[in-house]
Amino acid sequence: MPILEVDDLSVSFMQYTRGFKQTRLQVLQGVQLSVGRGEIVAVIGSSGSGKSLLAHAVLGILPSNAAMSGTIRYDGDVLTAQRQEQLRGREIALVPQSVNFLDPLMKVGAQVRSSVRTGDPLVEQRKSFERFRLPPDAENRYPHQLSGGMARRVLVSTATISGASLLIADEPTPGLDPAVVQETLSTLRELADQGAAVLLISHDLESALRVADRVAVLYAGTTVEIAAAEDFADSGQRLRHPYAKALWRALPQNEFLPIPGSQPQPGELPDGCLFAPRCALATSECGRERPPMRVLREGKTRCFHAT
Ligand SMILES: Nc1ncnc2c1ncn2[C@@H]1O[C@H](COP(=O)(O)OP(=O)(O)OP(=O)(O)O)[C@@H](O)[C@H]1O
Ligand code: NI
Repeated sequence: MPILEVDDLSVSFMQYTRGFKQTRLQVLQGVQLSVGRGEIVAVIGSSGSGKSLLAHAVLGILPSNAAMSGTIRYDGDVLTAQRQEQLRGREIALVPQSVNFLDPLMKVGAQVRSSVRTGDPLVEQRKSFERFRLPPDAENRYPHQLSGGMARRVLVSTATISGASLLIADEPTPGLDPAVVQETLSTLRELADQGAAVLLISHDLESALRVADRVAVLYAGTTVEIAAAEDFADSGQRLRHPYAKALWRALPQNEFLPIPGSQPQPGELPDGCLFAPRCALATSECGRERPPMRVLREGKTRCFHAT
């Protein structure tokens, strides 16, 4: 049984426009995802595709003007707001995308130590700092006294030390030097191998594939493909959705072919398939109807034409 199951998750924001008119801005729709123990699932999507909102929905930290529907199950039970609060930081840990999640008034060593659940907090914190190449004196500094890269490493350290069963890493590596990127990815792999479930959120398909078991591709707020990491190989013929194939082909080591057009913004979503305006396979049906998520060759896709 998967430890995390996200089914038909939608998130919208209430917005007040001119004249105090309320409008709903749909930012996630029909997101499907599951992560099992021992597994790393990469959530791949470009900027604005909804990756962080997905993470925040699972943790129960969406902004107060957000409305959510669909179900999120943790260990078989539907996650309620109360349960999310109990689990957050303990059973479910987040490596947040922004270093603003650090407490500005607390020395970072103490912040990391407060996440330690087993073993001696100071010993564990120092081991973790060494692992992520944080200088020993960093523990006595406040977040504003750290470089951006060091602050990111403190966030990774805090989450990976927590002993959580589910780890959600939201873009844990941007701006870090290659050795620390590798150490972060290897730590996530190690935690998964010890039984944790890991959701690795990234726009960097290439580095995510180094450690992921499966990949969920997000596009304009919806999941369009769920594939085994091995499906990202050769010319991408094992992938199902045209966008997943295009992402793979766009990598420098492959055809380096950019995808024409751009992802639609929330509030300007097409009626039919969200990818149809950029899709070479699109037919009139794709312009009219949203394709459902369907099982195809041991994966899932949201495309009428995928075979
Ligand atoms: N509080 C909010 N109110 C209204 N719209 C929001 C809010 N937060 C996020 N959005 C919109 O929701 C969409 C998804 O945002 P999200 O931060 O999840 O994207 P992302 O995939 O994490 O992008 P990035 O790679 O840049 O981090 C974006 O279009 C964003 O503008
Ligand atoms: Ni994000």
